[in-house]
Amino acid sequence: MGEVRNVDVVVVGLGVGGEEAAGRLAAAGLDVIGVEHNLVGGECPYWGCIPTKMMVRAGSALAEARRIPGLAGRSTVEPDWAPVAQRIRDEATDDWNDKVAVDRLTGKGATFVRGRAVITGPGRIRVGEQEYAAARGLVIATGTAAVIPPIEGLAGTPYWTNREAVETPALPASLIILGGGAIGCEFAQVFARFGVQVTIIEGSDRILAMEEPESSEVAAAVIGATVRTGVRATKVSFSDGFTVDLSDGSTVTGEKMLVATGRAARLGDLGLDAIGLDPQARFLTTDERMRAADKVWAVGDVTGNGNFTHMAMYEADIAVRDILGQGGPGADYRARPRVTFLDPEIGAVGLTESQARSSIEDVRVGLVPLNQTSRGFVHGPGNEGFIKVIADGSRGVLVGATTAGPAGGEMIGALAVAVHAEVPISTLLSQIWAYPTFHRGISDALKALA
Ligand SMILES: Cc1cc2nc3c(=O)[nH]c(=O)nc-3n(C[C@H](O)[C@H](O)[C@H](O)COP(=O)(O)OP(=O)(O)OC[C@H]3O[C@@H](n4cnc5c(N)ncnc54)[C@H](O)[C@@H]3O)c2cc1C
Ligand SMILES: NC(=O)c1ccc[n+]([C@@H]2O[C@H](COP(=O)([O-])OP(=O)(O)OC[C@H]3O[C@@H](n4cnc5c(N)ncnc54)[C@H](O)[C@@H]3O)[C@@H](O)[C@H]2O)c1
Repeated sequence: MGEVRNVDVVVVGLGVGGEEAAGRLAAAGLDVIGVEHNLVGGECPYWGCIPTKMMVRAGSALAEARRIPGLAGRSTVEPDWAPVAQRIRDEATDDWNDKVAVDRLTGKGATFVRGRAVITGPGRIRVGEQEYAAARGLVIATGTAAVIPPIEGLAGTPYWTNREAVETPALPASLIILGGGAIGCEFAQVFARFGVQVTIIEGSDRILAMEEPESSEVAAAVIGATVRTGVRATKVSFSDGFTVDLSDGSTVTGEKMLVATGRAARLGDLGLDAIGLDPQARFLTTDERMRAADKVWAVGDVTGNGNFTHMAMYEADIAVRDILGQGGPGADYRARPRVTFLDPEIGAVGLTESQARSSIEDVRVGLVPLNQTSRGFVHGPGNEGFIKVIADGSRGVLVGATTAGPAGGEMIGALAVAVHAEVPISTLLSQIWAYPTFHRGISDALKALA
C-alpha cells in the first residue's frame, strides 16, 4: 500500500453524472480524482441514449420511406443494419474507446484513475493499492446495471442486455425481449423495422406500464412486435436458439433474447458500510442538496430519482453547487421530463393521471387525439398519438402531461415549463399557439380539461 494521497474531492464513477461533477469541480480549481473502472462517459454514450437513438433514427427513416405510397409516390425499402452498426461503432462510441472523454476530463484539470473504487472510511477510497483521502468529500455516481431476473435456466444462456444489443454487428432473424419498459420497447420497434420477428414478454398487463394507459395503447399499436402481456417467463433454455416457457403454459422461441427487465444501482461492492450506509440499499437516498451522508453526495441513476441522463446532469449540478458553497435551488422533482423514443415519440412530464389521483383531491384531465388536431390531420400516416394534460383543479395549474406523436419529445418542452413554473392554466389558455403545429394541440387538450 502506497502513501495516502490527499485531495479535495473523489468522484466514484464517471458516467454522465460523475463526469459532469468531476469536470466542473476541477474547472473550479479543486483537486479532484475521478475514478472509473470501465469507460468515461458511462452507459449513455456507449450503450444507452446515443447509440439507441441512432438506431431509432435509422428505424424512423425506414418507416417514413414506407409511408410514401399514398402520400408521395412509390418506395422500395431495403433495410440494411450495416450502416447503423458502423455509425454506432465509428461516430457514437469510437469503437468503445473513451480517449476523447478522458482527455476532456483531464483537460479541465481533474486527475483520472482507471480502476474500481472501494470506500474504506469517511472521505477515503481505495483503488487497487492506492488510497485517497478527500477533504471535502466523495461524490458517488456509480449508476445502474441491467437486472437479470432469477428465471430457471436464464443465467447459463448467451442472453443479451442493452450492451450486446447495441454492439451487435448484425441482426438476428428473431428476438425475444423480456420486459416491455422503455428499453424493451425502443429496441423492439427498431429491430422490427429492420425485419426482425420480435416478441415482447411483459409481466404486467401493459407495456410502458410506468406511463399513461393511452401511451401503452399507442406503443402497442405502433411497435411492430408480438406483445405478450400479463405473462412471466418460467424457464429459459438455449441450444440453437432460445426457448422460453411462459406462465400461461405457452412457449416462445427466438434466435436471440434480450433481457430488459429494469436496472439496479451498483452499490453492493462499494464499501458503503465503511461510511455507515446500508450496502443492501436499492438506491442512495439523498436530500435536496444530493447529500447521502456527511460529506457524501450521490448523483445520477444511483439515487433512484429517475434513470435519465438529464436527471444525472441535473443532480450533478446541484451537488457541484453545494460542494462549492454556491447555493442556488435544491432538487425539485415535480417537473421531471422523460421521452420514450418510439415513433411516435412519447413525451411525459410530472404526474400521470393515476399518480395525481392518489395524491390530489381535485384532478382534472384533458385529452385530445392527435388525428383530431389540424396538424395531425395534415400529417396523415404516422399521426398516431395524443396530448393529455393533468391539472390540480383547486390550484388551477398543470401537474403532469403526456405528448405522444411525431415530435412528441419536443412538444413536452412547453408542458414541462408549465408544470415546472406552475403557470396558471388561465395564462396558458390566453397564449397564442402557432397554427398548424403539433404543439397547438396543447390548447385543445387544455380546453378539454374536465
Ligand atoms: C438502452 C438505454 C437507453 C437509454 N436511453 C436514454 C435516453 O434516451 N435518454 C435518457 O435521458 N436516458 C437514457 N438512458 C439512461 C441513461 O443512460 C442513464 O440515466 C445515465 O447513463 C445515468 O448516468 P450515471 O452517471 O448515473 O450512470 P452510468 O452512466 O451508469 O455511469 C456510472 C459509471 O460508474 C462506473 N462505476 C460503477 N461502480 C464503480 C466503482 N466502484 N468504481 C469505479 N467506477 C464505477 C461504471 O463503470 C459507469 O461507467 C438509457 C439507458 C439505457 C440502458
Ligand atoms: N428514452 C429514455 O429516456 C430511456 C430509454 C431506455 C431506458 N431508459 C431508462 O432505463 C431504465 C430501465 O429501462 P428498462 O426498460 O430496463 O426498465 P423498466 O423498469 O422501465 O421496465 C422493465 C419492464 O420489465 C418488466 N419485467 C420485470 N421483470 C419481468 C419478468 N421477469 N418478466 C417479464 N417482464 C418483466 C416490468 O414489468 C417492466 O415493465 C428506465 O427506467 C428508463 O429510465 C430511458
